[in-house]
Amino acid sequence: MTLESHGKLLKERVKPIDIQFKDLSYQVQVQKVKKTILKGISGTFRSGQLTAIMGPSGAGKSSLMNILTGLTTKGVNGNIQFGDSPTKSRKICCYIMQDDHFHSWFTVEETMLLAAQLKISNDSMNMKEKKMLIEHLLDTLKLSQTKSTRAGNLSGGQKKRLSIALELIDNPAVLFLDEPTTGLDSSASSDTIQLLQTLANEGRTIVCTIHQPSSHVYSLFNQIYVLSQGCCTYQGTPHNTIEFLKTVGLECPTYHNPADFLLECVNGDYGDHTDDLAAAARQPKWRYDYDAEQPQHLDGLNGVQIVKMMESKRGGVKQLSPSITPPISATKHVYPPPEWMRLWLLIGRCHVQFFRDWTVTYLKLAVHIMCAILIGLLYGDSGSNATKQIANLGSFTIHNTYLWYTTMMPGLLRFPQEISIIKKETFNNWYKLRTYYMATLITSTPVHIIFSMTYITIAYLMTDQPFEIERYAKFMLTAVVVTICADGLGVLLGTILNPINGTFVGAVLTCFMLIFSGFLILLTHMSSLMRLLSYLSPIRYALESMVLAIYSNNRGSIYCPMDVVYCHFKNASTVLRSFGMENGNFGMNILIMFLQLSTFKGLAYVMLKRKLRA
Ligand SMILES: Nc1ncnc2c1ncn2[C@@H]1O[C@H](COP(=O)(O)OP(=O)(O)OP(=O)(O)O)[C@@H](O)[C@H]1O
Repeated sequence: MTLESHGKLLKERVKPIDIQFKDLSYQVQVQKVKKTILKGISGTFRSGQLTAIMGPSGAGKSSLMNILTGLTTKGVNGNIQFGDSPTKSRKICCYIMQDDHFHSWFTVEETMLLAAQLKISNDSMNMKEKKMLIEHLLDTLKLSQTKSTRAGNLSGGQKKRLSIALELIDNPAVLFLDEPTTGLDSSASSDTIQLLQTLANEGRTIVCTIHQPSSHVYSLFNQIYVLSQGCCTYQGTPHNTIEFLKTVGLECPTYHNPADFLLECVNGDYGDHTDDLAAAARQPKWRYDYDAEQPQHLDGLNGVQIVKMMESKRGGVKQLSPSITPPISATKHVYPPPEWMRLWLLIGRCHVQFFRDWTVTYLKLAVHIMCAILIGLLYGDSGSNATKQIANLGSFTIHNTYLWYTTMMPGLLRFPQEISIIKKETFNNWYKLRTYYMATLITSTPVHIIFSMTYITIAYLMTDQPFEIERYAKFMLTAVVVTICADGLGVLLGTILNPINGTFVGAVLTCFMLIFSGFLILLTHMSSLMRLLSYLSPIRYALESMVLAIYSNNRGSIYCPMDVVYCHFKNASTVLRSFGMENGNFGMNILIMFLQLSTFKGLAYVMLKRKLRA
């Protein structure tokens, strides 16, 4: 089957969905005062049409879009209907946000392929068909030349087209775009709107917000919906704009861009005409272009009659440009893959990302090795020399603090960096948040294990700790658990605070955890209240676990050099007693750290979910 025939088949598959909203109002709470953003507006965005939402800055364009897509639900009143049935908008809409967010480590082709895998099950379409579909979309959206370019290196216009291509993969019936031309030059803007027009011609409902379009771009839209001061001040075709404004006494100067003049009028540059414009905009006749004879036919007809007549005249959707519809069989239903398959795909994506970003892999590993060697050289034989046992405990504290800090800080930045991508992808039903979160947990945990094991093995050997497999294993387990716990806290702080505040709070918390660890001030020297606080510090449990791993379980006497008269810490039990850890329980400490890390990771998920809803 050729691309063209595939395209033709699928064209019929786009289910036409009109969006109707009635008496839509939206209020927000601003310092205990309710502010009305949208004041009972009504309108219809038809399938097969490209609609522009225009208006002055702060008029409520993005608010309207967020409400229609289902992104905003709080404070909204009124009726919204998608097609014949009151379907939940989120399920059928695609929302292309103003900024284009991609994983910059992937090429355009890889990004498209992964999106296709995440959106379409293998039963609906095999790999060959998916590749064909991608080829077709890239070709039509003029992205074929950039197939091997990393998404982060694309130009603004190419990024926008990639965003559109990604959402076209599963052929959505309704597409919302927030300011798709912002940041583009006039030619790229015109190309983008032309592309949207072609998509609309295939039966989709396409709605976008736009600021100051050129007269050419303005004429490419089928419908214009103007908002000012929360009211609809025009709903009609671009062609009718001048005529419409005339009815309220606003004469557009010759050679003036009608879009500019319309915006100047609603901006109040020629006086406040908001009420007159809102009243005139209710007439349905502006929504249809009619020829010179028709006004006489329209005389004496009411709104409903005009709408019916024009509807019958409108007939089918015109096909102006070549089909953009993906080349997949219309006879097949396209289903999303099961969530476990998406999990698998996301794990793959996280892995590739991890290995391509050398700063989080090779650089971090090299730094871990260098620091372990440096600390090993600094503490020397502290593990086997009875005169250096205080220093030995100091080295354990350093290990914990080092692993804690170097893991918590990157964890803190992980989600803030990715939140826009997650928001876009979860909103457009690429996967569920819990699937993504699980994938990050599954991929990050082995990395933490490998990094902490590398660091601790070098440090363990260089500081001459007991050469016993059980002690080494317990020491290592502690290091691994404290590292994963640090990642949990970092991720949690990253979901609550912005990176600057998170870094500050994270550093302060680490300082206190260190103070309460039981080395800088002994646990036995703390007041009972302070000792209670120490139970909150994961570093306290980690230090105690490391001390128990090395000194408990009947460790023999520690070597005391011949030239030293008295070695206080010759017996391991003396070390345990002196630091108030003789009653410590290794298993319990590990369990508590597990509980702490589970709490951090669980709370981080809840906070992330809340953040995405906000
Ligand atoms: N959650 C909110 N809390 C307080 N005010 C809000 C909230 N959401 C929107 N607003 C206010 O509502 C008004 C409309 O905002 P909106 O972002 O919809 O405008 P806009 O027309 O898209 O503007 P622009 O073209 O500048 O993007 C603005 O005055 C904005 O400050």
